[in-house]
Amino acid sequence: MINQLNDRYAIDGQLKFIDGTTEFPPDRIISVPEEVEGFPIIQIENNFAKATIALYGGHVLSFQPMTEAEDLLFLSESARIQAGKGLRGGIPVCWPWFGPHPEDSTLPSHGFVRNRFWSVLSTGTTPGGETQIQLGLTDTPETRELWPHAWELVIDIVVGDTLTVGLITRNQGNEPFTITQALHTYFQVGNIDGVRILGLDRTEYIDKVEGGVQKSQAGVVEIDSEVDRIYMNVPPKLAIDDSTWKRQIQILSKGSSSAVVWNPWSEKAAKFADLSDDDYLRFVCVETTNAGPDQIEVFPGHEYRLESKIRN
Ligand SMILES: O=P(O)(O)OC[C@H]1O[C@@H](O)[C@H](O)[C@@H](O)[C@@H]1O
Repeated sequence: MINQLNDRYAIDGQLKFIDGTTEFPPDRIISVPEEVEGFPIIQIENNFAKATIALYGGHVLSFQPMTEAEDLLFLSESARIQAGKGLRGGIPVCWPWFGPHPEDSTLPSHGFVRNRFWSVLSTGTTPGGETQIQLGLTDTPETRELWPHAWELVIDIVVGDTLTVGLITRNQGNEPFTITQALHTYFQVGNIDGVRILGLDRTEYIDKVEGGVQKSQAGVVEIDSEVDRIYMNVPPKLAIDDSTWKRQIQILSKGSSSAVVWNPWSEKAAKFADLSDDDYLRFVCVETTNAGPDQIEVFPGHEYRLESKIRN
């Protein structure tokens, strides 16, 4: 499988496929999903940055511009490969619903594409020397049991000094459908104590920690306890200011008017098997979403693109 992928899609000196099971310590490989041999991970290194992407979940795992000492993305040391489960960190794709299913709590949280194998549609180099990868996923009889629609998803990733991730939803059926979704980015930080999220002053948010009450943000967002919020009518540009590592990460979104900020803090983090107890100090999720009242209707034959650009 890895050899075939390399024969078809590798780019000399820039992109290759590796067996992901060799990248994870054996005690963190709980069960390798059966659909595809090995656990293919795309490894990219070009003039601008290094990145890795798992075919499982269409999941960007790491992105480090050449100018940066530390990865912009957080991947837990306790993240594990487990069939049916997503990986903790990077950029999981939540689709076609964000969070719990609105009517049926037995359905998986954050939808069902973060734990499926995506196929490679294309790899290439842009005229400016960035690396572009497109992965795809379509409905099957099994997904139609979970969500009765015909669809095609494409994740369009460009690795340069900026990481661009576009998630394209195509409606291949005869009826409109409505989605919520997220590029659920885990940003790595030096220490959560020194983190300020900029750009959300005076926006309204739904506070999930306090049972969904609506509040208004005053000033920058600082995190010193569990935070789980859906911000609404957000501007397209947010930033994470990290005083410990003295860097600022810019997040530019398109096709999204909401953003989710999440940190489980100590007590909740300790309950996650795939998070180390003190991992909550090392990341904050600032997610580019269509969530809460920000819902998207996609008409037959039409497509919708949600996009997040990340850079330092
Ligand atoms: O554990 P999961 O399913 O990856 O979700 C992690 C978190 O994801 C966030 O987006 C949600 O707002 C949180 O409520 C949730 O706990």
